[in-house]
Amino acid sequence: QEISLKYGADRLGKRTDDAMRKFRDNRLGAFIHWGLYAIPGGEWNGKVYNGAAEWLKSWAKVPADEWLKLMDQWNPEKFNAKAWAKMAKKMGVKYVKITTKHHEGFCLWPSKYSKYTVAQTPYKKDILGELVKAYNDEGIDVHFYFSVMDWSHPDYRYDIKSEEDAVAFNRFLEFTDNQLKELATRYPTVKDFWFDGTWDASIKKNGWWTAHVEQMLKDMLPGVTINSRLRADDYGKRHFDSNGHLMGDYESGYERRLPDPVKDLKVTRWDWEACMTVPENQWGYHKDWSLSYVKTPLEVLERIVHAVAMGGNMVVNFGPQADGDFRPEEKELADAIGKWMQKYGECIYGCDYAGWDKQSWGYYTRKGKDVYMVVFNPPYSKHLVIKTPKGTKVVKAALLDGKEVAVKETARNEYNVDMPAKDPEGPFVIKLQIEENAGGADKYR
Ligand SMILES: C[C@@H]1N[C@@H](c2cn(-c3ccccc3)nn2)[C@H](O)[C@@H]1O
Repeated sequence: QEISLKYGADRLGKRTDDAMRKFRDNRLGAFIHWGLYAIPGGEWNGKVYNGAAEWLKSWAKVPADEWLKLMDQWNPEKFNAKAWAKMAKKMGVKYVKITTKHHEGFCLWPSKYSKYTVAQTPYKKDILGELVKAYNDEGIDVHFYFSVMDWSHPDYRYDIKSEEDAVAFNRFLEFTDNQLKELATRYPTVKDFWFDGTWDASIKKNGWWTAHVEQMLKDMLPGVTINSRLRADDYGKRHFDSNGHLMGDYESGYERRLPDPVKDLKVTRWDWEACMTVPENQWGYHKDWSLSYVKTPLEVLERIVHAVAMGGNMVVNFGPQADGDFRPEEKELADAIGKWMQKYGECIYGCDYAGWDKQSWGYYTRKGKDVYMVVFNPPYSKHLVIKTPKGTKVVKAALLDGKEVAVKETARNEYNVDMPAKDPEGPFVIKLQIEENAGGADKYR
């Protein structure tokens, strides 16, 4: 029995309009976490903190006014928006999510509602505007990351415990509305808002405001997508409302983790987007990546395929240096992923969950009638086992260059697909031709 909600999910089921289809078909994105935190890079007063670099203000307990003095050093002389866009294009990402303002409150655009923006730094220019143009010129969609929690703003409240809190926080919500309207007005080609910093009690007690923000942005930018993390319902329930319905246009809870391909198949019922870091927990630039495990390009690739195989998007994070260049590890990663996407991207872009049981050799993705096998773990048996759903037959299997690989039916709805004669030397793709609702006598009675 459902309860009535004023600020619960506005829609049941996936959005089916063109803008959402483009969001979904993009599948692979990049995150850019860039802010004042890139200057200290995880070190404060000679001490290196192994927590997230963009949270250094918090770890080192730096007062806001002291932290914001970093603005005097903000002058990324190597910043070149066109070079960033070329790097993204080469990586094969179809969209880039940019931190317009992270928890620290520093704005990459010249907001007229704050004095903590690029306009008040030696750099002066509108970094966000340069990036939006450069990415869009490369045919790459731009999404805005926006942190509601703002450590620079005196009216922010973690909770509402008094009338004074309520008055201050209402001023803060109006300030936030103004910044969001400013972003939507200045950069009308933006395709998505990804809200963060929305876990505090103060927001959970103002679910009405989160519903209002989604509606306000959708009125201003028809088609724009909004992540579930913005939303709190009448009772402070986040992402999914008190009736269990997803709020926003896609679930945005998979941060540095992924749903299990066997146990969590429920996620295939809605749209979702995961985001991931390359070190264990660094979003912003950290000078010392030896403090945690750093994922190899193949480990990043597997996470990208894992997400798409379960009907989700994957956003891979980059934390540019204070000087506006990228660290070598991130340049190498973008290059390696781009090379694979160049060859095998058809199993990613526009693809979705295939609905077949996962096998140990890797993942399935599907686009219309085409089912792709993305092989990460070749078996010593040299046979890739497939179990098809009832009534589905595998007719043919081939590498993307057209070279066929043998398919042998081994039992009811079971097949062995041969590994290619020539070792592909890395994760590769086999494209299957299938027949669904195929009748025929059951010869395994
Ligand atoms: C997308 C990522 N989300 C931000 C975040 C939020 N949190 C967090 C951690 C503990 C409790 C509540 C929130 N940790 N990191 C990170 O700073 C980054 O922006």
